[in-house]
Parts: sequence; structure tokens; C-alpha cells
Amino acid sequence: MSGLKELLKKGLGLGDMAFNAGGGAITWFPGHMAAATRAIRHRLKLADLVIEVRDARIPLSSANADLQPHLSAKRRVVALNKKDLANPNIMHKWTHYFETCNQNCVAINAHSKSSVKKLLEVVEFKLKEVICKEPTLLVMVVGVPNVGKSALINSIHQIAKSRFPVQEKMKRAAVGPLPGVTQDIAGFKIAHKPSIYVLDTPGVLVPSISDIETGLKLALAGSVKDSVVGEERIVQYLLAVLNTRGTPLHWKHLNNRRIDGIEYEAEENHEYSLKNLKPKRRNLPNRSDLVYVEVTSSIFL
Ligand SMILES: Nc1nc2c(ncn2[C@@H]2O[C@H](COP(=O)(O)OP(=O)(O)OP(=O)(O)O)[C@@H](O)[C@H]2O)c(=O)[nH]1
Repeated sequence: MSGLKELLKKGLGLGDMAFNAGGGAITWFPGHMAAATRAIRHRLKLADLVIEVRDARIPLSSANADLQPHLSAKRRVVALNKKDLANPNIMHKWTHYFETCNQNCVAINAHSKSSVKKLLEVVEFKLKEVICKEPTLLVMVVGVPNVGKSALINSIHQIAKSRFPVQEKMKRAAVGPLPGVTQDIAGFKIAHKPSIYVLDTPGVLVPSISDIETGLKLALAGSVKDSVVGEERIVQYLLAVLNTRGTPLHWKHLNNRRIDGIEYEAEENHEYSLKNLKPKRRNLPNRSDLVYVEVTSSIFL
């Protein structure tokens, strides 16, 4: 792990990020990500199992394409995390999709112990064949930034602590709302006989996200910094998605805020084309037809 720190020192500066405003590739590949990607690839060779954490709201866009060949060659469980924020009506379709691809997949909420326990049951099942052969096992947790890897590890540790109360003290993994909190690979012992270590890894993206829509989804899910993509563009995309799906907005809420003294722009609404994200005018919807829906959930693919 000290090797990684050396790599970090040699790595590029944290400011190595760019966004092509013309609609091209999104690039957010700070120095620690380049170094971490190399370190993850190296350590994957030693891992007995990988938990690949993805965002349940964007199960395909939150995959790191560059790591896929390495991950699919390992015993892998895909954890679709933040299921509490995802559309429950399509969650089971995603788990079914992964099953049809012969890929173990569990939808979880990293903050819920019962949910993490279900994931651990699958992990244990997949490790069965090695458990009796090896004295020490290594489970790696990987994923793009901010998908909840550290939160998951903390929950795993809580569960392990209740099972093995005598084990040595472990420092909690740092959890944060912004991407890039974890910048080093850290190992935690979660079981003995056999000893099982879980490795938390920094969230890593591909060096360049060529598909603008994937980049926007990652930004909305918090895996790419807003400033890299541009706040206005993110909002335009969100509105485009909501409009395309006919998702009613919470006008009542907006009206209440106006009453609170907050000024909003002219009484007009825009329709956004997903292709160019340029607004086109259309008639105001009939407000009486609109009902409140939770905007933060169920909007992604
Ligand atoms: N609602 C919800 N929030 C979650 C869940 N899991 C994690 N979070 C939140 O998501 C944010 C990111 O979690 P982290 O565990 O720091 O994510 P990470 O993947 O380790 O992030 P990096 O260090 O950037 O790679 C934090 O605010 C967590 O509290 C979940 O299942 N549901």
C-alpha cells in the first residue's frame, strides 16, 4: 500500500480535468485515479472475489469499462447500491438482466444491515470452494467514485464485528457525499479461520467518457464532479429526461417557494431535446394535472 502512495506522489496533479463544451468526451482523471487504476489492476490478481459496486439508478453507466475484462475474469458479485434511491418497479428487471448474463447481482442499500447481509450470503456462497483451501482470503470492493464502496465496507465491518467480537480494532472507512473521498487502498480484516480481508479502493473512472449521456448520468449520480460537466448542462439534461418521460414536476412545491419570496423565471416551460440539449418552447402544462413525484429518484436508466 505504501507503493500506491509513491505512485500518488509521482502522479498527475488533481487539476487534470477537462470537459469539452462542444459535447465531446468528459475527462476527469485526476492523478490519484490513474495511479489507483494501476494499483487496482495489480491487486485484482491477488483477489479471491470482487464486489463490484454500481449505482442502482444507472447500473450500466456506472460500470468502469476499462476494468470490465479484469473483473469478469474473477469471481464477481455486482452490488447495485443505493437501491433506496432507485425505482423499485424496475430494480428487479435489472437483477434479472444480470442473472441472464450469468452474473451474480444483489440490489442493496449500503446503510441497511439486512440488505448487506444478503450480499454477504452470496459472497460466502461464491467463496465456498476456496474457503476450505486457503488460510487467507481477499475480497476487493471496486467501483466508480461515490457509489458507496466505503459505506458498504463500514456495514460489512459492523456485521463482522458482531460475529467475531474479539477481532482487532478497525478504523472506519471514510464516507463522503462528493466523489474522490477514498484515495488509497485500505485493507480491513472481517473474519478469521480463514482470515478474510476486505480491500476498499478509490473510485476510478475511465480516462475519458466519450458518451456524453453516460457522463451526464454519472454527474447526476455524483460520480463525476458537477464542475467537470457544468452545472447548467446537468440541469438541462435532468429536465430533458424528466420531459422525455413525461415525469410531472412538483409545481405546487415551486409555487410555495414563490410565496416564500423566491423569484422564478418567466411563466413558460421548455421542452429539451436529448440530442442537442437545446430548449424548444411549448405550451405550459395544465398545472391541475400535475402531481408531486420525487424528482431525486427513478429518473435514471
Ligand atoms: N441513500 C443512500 N446513500 C448511500 C448509500 N450508500 C452510500 N451512500 C452515500 O453515498 C455517498 C458516497 O458514499 P461513499 O461510501 O463515500 O462512496 P465511495 O464509493 O466510497 O466514494 P469514493 O471514495 O469517491 O470512491 C455518501 O454520502 C454515502 O452516505 C445507499 O445505499 N443509499
